[in-house]
Amino acid sequence: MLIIGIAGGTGCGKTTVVNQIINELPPNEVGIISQDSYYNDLSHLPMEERVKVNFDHPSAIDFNLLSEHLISLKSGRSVQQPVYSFKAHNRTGETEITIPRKVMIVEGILILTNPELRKLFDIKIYVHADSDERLIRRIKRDVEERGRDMEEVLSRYQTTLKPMHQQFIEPTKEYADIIIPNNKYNTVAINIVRTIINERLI
Ligand SMILES: Nc1ncnc2c1ncn2[C@@H]1O[C@H](COP(=O)(O)OP(=O)(O)O)[C@@H](O)[C@H]1O
Ligand SMILES: Nc1ccn([C@@H]2O[C@H](COP(=O)(O)O)[C@@H](O)[C@H]2O)c(=O)n1
Repeated sequence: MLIIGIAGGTGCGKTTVVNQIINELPPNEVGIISQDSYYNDLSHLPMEERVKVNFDHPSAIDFNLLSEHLISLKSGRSVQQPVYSFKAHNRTGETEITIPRKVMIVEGILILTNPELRKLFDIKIYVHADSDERLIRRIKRDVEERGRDMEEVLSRYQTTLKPMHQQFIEPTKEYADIIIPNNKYNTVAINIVRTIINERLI
């Protein structure tokens, strides 16, 4: 199994890059794990408390469960990946079966902050886009897809997103084997990563 970790700040285009990479690969040979599925279970908190959580700090992620799942997949066992709701700020209680594939891609803002997780990655990728570009994309996406309004996104950006990005996320660039510049769609970089994966699939 080849395990690829794809990190980068919110809105840099991780999900888009993952979709572009897997688009022309055999569907039954690539699996995806999203860090978002591993936000801590906050069922014990009421909605008004969950909204206030700092979702950009490493402590918001259940890294133990994420590492455990990756180790299970590596040894050939399927896992139940939790399903996350950005509208409820919580896991839904449902899970999605994730079966081991020849290539597993793990994507998320904080995945390179955790030393145990980093050890599990064969290739570490950091997707870079400038902060103004990321903020614009985030506003559009969160309003269209995640049930937020502009006020919510801007306030979260100022209070947690920007400081956490500078403190925890951006510094993990140093662990990356490959940095993908993604202010614009970068088909050359995507093709290079796809070629590396294809070599492993042969
Ligand atoms: N290179 C790009 N140029 C312009 N828009 C992009 C680019 N990559 C992604 N987007 C858009 O930006 C938004 C955030 O992208 P997404 O892949 O969800 O980022 P991430 O997973 O890193 O948060 C999406 O609406 C997506 O369509
Ligand atoms: N309930 C939540 C949980 C997370 N977020 C934000 O999601 C971002 C990470 O996801 P990306 O797809 O953008 O990488 C992160 O910056 C959190 O602020 C949220 O808004 N609500």
